[in-house]
Amino acid sequence: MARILDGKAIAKQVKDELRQRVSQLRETGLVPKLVVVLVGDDAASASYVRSKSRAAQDVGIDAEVIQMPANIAEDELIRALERLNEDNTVHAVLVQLPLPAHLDTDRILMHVHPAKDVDGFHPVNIGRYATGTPLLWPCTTAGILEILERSEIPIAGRTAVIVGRSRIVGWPTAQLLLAHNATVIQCHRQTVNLREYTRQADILVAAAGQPSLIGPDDVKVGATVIDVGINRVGGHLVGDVDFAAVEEKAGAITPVPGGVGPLTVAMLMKNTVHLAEIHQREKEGFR
Ligand SMILES: Nc1nc(=O)c2c([nH]1)NC[C@@H]1CN(c3ccc(C(=O)N[C@@H](CCC(=O)O)C(=O)O)cc3)C=[N+]21
Repeated sequence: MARILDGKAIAKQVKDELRQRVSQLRETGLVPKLVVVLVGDDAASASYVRSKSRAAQDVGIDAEVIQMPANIAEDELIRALERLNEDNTVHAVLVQLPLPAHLDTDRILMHVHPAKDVDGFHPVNIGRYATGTPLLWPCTTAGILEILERSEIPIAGRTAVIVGRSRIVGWPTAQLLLAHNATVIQCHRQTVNLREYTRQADILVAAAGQPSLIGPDDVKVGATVIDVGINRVGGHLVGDVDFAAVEEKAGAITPVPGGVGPLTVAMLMKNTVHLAEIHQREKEGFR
């Protein structure tokens, strides 16, 4: 029976620490501010954005949600982002994904200033972590590290297998684990005989968005299994891992819900505070 890695409890620890840090910053007159740009009226996106606002309020971060119509023109959205870039009270900007299909996501993400790019999706920030000088890590990836470290699961020298290569999760997570000296295998849609790789994993990260992708025959006895999937099946939430069966074999496992998801939100708050502190330091440097 695996140890269940309680993401909700770890996220609470992270937020408790942040609340302290934010209250100290507020005493110096700095109020960290996050702006979430939400385009359209997708119900799942709206629900994520609500939990982000709630977390911000919980730790003392000022959060504003800018809601835009689904049919907004690309240039108008870009102009709105540029205004946020120029607004000195705003430290962090997040464009909620996915965007409506008529919008060019890559082009839009380039218009979030790298110093305010709380998701770490701007090419400059991808370049920074790819070259070993990260400004920050994308929230879900940062959350995975937080779970591993606070659960005292060693990374260096271990074999980490990541299933998925998205910009949001799979690719940055591979880079992070590599930076922490894991031996990294990155699998994806065209991987032939996936099981041959996942069975080697000491740390298995499932980030493919496919229910029941990982079953008990896909994991090594004692492995740590991190389930990043969020799939709505028959009105409830499941990950990419067949939890009940894999739990018998793994050494440690994150549930869905209550695993990585809560950390993603907590790390968004941590990244926001980090960007606010850098902003403050640079302002002082130029005095
Ligand atoms: N620019 C951008 N940055 C993101 O970080 C981003 C995004 N767009 N678009 C959507 C995905 C998804 N995402 C989640 C956040 C919290 C939970 C979460 O808190 N999940 C809870 C349950 C939530 C529920 O019950 O629906 C859990 O797993 O326990 C899940 C998923 C952030 N994303």
